Amino acid sequence: MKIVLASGNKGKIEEFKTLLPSCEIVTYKELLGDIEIIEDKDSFKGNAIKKAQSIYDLLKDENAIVISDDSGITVPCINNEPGIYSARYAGENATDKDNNAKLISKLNDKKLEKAKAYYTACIAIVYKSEVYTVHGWMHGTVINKQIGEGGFGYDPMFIPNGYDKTLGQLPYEVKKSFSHRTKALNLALKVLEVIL
Ligand SMILES: O=c1[nH]c(=O)c2ncn([C@@H]3O[C@H](COP(=O)(O)OP(=O)(O)OP(=O)(O)O)[C@@H](O)[C@H]3O)c2[nH]1
Ligand SMILES: [Mg+2]
Repeated sequence: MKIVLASGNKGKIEEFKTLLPSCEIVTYKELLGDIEIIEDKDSFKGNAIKKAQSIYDLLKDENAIVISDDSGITVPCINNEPGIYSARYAGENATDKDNNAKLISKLNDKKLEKAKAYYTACIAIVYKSEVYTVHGWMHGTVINKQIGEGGFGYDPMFIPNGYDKTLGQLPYEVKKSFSHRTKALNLALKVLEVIL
């Protein structure tokens, strides 16, 4: 099965390829080049739909299967930040490093070494002009330092429930077994089974 992935995030692209070993994953940039999709909706779901729908419309192929992912980390005790703004927490062109530094300084402002946090992933599928969405979550603790090199984004600051190491330290197999993206993708596969 060929899936067009409406994402430019290298970490996500790698994860989708690992999580869907039997699918041919083609990124939208390989087909359409650099396109900017403004993520101006007020929810993960709104932005996920906008990304998948924009790419589906540009492909002009009714039979294309387009999948997008809008995701982020939410820390309830700092006003649910960064949430849908996770990719641009420290500014429009912020790197993972900049975003992590901002989250660390927000925790330090509140004198918190750690706080409850969760990741959300919304996956949108567009196929034959219909839109489908599914969600997945992963709960844990965010700490005020980065440990480990694995994963991407906020992973070196995130300790999943049931573990005492960050996703930067744990083998990817751990994240793969229960991450927000894995859970959403398993539901997305069920949707594809029904609609294809
Ligand atoms: O440590 C992390 N482990 C994860 O598993 C994860 N999933 C999402 N995130 C964060 O949330 C932003 C998504 O924002 P986002 O959905 O708009 O994606 P993006 O802008 O990076 O790429 P695109 O898919 O939109 O092209 C990302 O940049 C990351 O900061 C994660 N961080
Ligand atoms: Mg984005």
